[in-house]
Amino acid sequence: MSMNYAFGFSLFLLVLVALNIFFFYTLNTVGLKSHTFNVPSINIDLTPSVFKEIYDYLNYLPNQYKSINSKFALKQKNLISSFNTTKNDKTESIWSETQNWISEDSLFPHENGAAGKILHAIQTTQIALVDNAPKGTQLKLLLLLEGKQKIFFKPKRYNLNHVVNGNIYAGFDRHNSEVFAYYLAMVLNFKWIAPSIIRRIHLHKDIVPFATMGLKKTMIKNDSGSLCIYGKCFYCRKNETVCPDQNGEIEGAAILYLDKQFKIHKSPWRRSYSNRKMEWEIDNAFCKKVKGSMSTKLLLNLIDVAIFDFLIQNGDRHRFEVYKDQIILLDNGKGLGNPAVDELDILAPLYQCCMISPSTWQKLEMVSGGSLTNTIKQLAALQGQKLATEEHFKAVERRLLKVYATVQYCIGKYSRAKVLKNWLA
Ligand SMILES: Nc1ncnc2c1ncn2[C@@H]1O[C@H](COP(=O)(O)OP(=O)(O)OP(=O)(O)O)[C@@H](O)[C@H]1O
Ligand SMILES: [Mn+2]
Repeated sequence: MSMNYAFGFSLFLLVLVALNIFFFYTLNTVGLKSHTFNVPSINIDLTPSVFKEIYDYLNYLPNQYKSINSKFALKQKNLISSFNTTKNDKTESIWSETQNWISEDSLFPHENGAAGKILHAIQTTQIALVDNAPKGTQLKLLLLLEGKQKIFFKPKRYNLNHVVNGNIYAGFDRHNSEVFAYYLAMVLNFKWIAPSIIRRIHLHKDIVPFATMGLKKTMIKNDSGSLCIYGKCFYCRKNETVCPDQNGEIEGAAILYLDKQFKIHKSPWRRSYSNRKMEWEIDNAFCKKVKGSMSTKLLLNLIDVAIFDFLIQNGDRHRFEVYKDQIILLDNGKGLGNPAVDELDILAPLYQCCMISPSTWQKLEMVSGGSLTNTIKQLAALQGQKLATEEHFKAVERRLLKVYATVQYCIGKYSRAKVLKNWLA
């Protein structure tokens, strides 16, 4: 009898719980259903129509953008001569210059061959200590050079002719992209970037004797007995090591470390790294919101950066560092992935805001007709280096035409006076 009673009571409880679950479930789903039925979808992707309009302008681009601008010759000559020095005075004096220099328009000095001297010092100064770099998601080393200068070393992961397929931020960082970006910035007169150069370091002569215990712990022998580094970072894996070449050397981008406090901002035009679309991808009036939240000066600076990133196809500028009210172009390793692809949406800050600083536009107009990549080639050749395949150089020129077309599209839509915007105005 008592068994029957207990059974009956449990059954009653079970039914009660089931009823409760049903009650709450219907409450929630009814709410959800009415939401989707009543609210019209706002997921309208307007971007392709902008692309079409920009491509229309590309087809009718004035000839001046396809030929050399004679105004650039003198600038080019001065730029090349500032890099055309390799003799250093004392390295210490170079480092005191890099550590103390900061002017209104430049992070480092470029006059009288200073730029070349800095690169030479980064490339040749004896290493005093090597450790895993503490920041970021990609394998990189922190070198301490004699004279106490810190350097980030991003190792080579691909040959120059390797094509990275997949989404815009796919693959490892490209060490050549860092150095290419530095010269590109120099040609465009974007002087807020860390000097960077290709350096080869010998594993057993330059790394092992100066490696910290922490770094030694992240070294491993591969199948052919070579000592390799897997490093310490978010994406570092024991089966994705960096190994020396047949000369025992590891090639990489040696980037001057800027030991300063930066303000870090999330980019309003960052990607979601998933299938979810970001606000800027669905709302073509997105720039209005950004204008309300940052100064015109910073926004124009961000548009400069977008043009820079579009030229090298870096779609990974998820955040940016600001120092003394200027964006510093740090982390340029995700460029030069696939020369056959131009992701126009990297230019979203430009075509959504339709403004550009007059000085940037003037510089862009000056480097037409092949001058841009021709100068990068000449600067790299001074250090005996080739930074990209011909396909990549051609791609950068092709993208430059698209930048011209995008600005023409904006001028056509809003007038020249409105597009060429001075941040003081
Ligand atoms: N040359 C530099 N001088 C000083 N700090 C730097 C320099 N380069 C990068 N940093 C700092 O280190 C952080 C990580 O560097 P970087 O972005 O190049 O690495 P990453 O592995 O590509 O990281 P992520 O995957 O987050 O982009 C940067 O956000 C920046 O704050
Ligand atoms: Mn990165």
